[in-house]
Amino acid sequence: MAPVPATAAAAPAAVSTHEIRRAQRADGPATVLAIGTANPETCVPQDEYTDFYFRLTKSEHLPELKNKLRRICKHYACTHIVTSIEKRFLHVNDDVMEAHPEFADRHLTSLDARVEIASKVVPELAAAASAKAIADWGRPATDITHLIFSTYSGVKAPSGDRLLASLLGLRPTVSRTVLSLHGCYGGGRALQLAKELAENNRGARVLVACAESTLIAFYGPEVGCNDTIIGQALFGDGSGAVIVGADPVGAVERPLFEMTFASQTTVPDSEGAITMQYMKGGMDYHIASGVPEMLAGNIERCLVDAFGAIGVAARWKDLFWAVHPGGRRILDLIEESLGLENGAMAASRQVLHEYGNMSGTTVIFVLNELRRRFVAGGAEGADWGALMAFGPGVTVETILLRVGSGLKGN
Ligand SMILES: CC(C)(COP(=O)(O)OP(=O)(O)OC[C@H]1O[C@@H](n2cnc3c(N)ncnc32)[C@H](O)[C@@H]1OP(=O)(O)O)[C@@H](O)C(=O)NCCC(=O)NCCSC(=O)/C=C/c1ccc(O)cc1
Repeated sequence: MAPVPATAAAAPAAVSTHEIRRAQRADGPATVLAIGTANPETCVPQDEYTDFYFRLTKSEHLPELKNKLRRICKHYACTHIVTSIEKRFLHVNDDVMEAHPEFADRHLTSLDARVEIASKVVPELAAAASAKAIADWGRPATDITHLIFSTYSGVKAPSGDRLLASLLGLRPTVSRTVLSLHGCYGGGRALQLAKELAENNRGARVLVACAESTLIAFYGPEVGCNDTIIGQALFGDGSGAVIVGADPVGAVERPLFEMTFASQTTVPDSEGAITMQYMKGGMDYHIASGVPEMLAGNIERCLVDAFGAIGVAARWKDLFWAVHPGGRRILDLIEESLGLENGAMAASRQVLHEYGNMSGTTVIFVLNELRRRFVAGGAEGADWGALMAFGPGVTVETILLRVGSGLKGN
């Protein structure tokens, strides 16, 4: 009989599966340890956007639609100069449209070309944001154990996470996950998964990277399709990256925000309110005009349930807020429904003002803006906060946050 190797004979009886499991878990809560953001080079001021869009899509023959977009953009620039959009960053520019005139007409086949471009530029944008997050973190990229990549431009395999991992020099053993087409709640979903991974794998350091580009849904206006006009007034490109881990390493890692609880809620009877679908001419989307009211009517329930689950009695006016700025009206109505003062969502409004709605990645910009405000000793003196993101479903992501020790005493 062949001898049994010593290592194989010693292990099984000594340690129970429960003990092995316990040893794998982290002690502390998942914590945001670093944040980075990036945008493409082309920057279009909101008051120039209408001319930019109608020129690029050769749509000057539709003056009524042009006036409508101008009205909405001007409305932002004049009436809400502080709280609404001032400029946006985009990958699409004159060069892209010259190379691909077919992008202007959603009835022409262009999906292959869009996906081809997006599969390169979207991970590259994510790499730019991730590199900043890794620098902010202070540890080498090779210490990342898990990667979650979220984008609505990811319809190819191997998908963007593979390119992203290689651009960043992550280890071949990094555990990769792609989230696709979660739209504006992609950032919230990715952070929730990061929390699970960080708390269930001792020592894990999870890189969350979200990157969105309107390239996939940039086409000319059409009579009877107001969604396109609204989208053109709101959406921009950007990438946000966050490193999440539990039990921060004292001298190196700075705990920014602790993630104390996370939940997802599907709003009843809301299936058709926000939709996204890949078509031969690019991604089609629909945003029902009642979305701000729908969200405002459901947000409080999500908050009550979340705080109730951890037995914390919270007063809304004492919290800091990282709410996805889907549009100015969404922030207005949510503030109103929660009885908050107009400045409560200042971080969300600032991001909307500077970048527009960058879909799933926007909430990461808001977290970064909140961090900036805490460091500057701004108005957000609160200890507890809520991150909320929403998108197709209609889905509401809620994460309860607490200010980490890395932000206290600033
Ligand atoms: C800033 C808005 C758009 C306008 O401000 P307002 O105070 O409502 O102003 P008005 O009442 O004067 O409305 C301006 C015009 O916009 C029109 N409008 C007002 N919402 C609408 C409406 N959903 N439909 C189609 N007309 C409308 C409205 O009818 C009106 O038209 P008109 O009378 O002809 O000037 C405001 O309504 C607002 O914040 N809406 C929320 C937008 C929203 O739901 N966002 C969340 C969803 S985001 C999302 O799904 C992302 C998908 C996505 C997809 C592709 C991507 O590349 C990236 C992302």
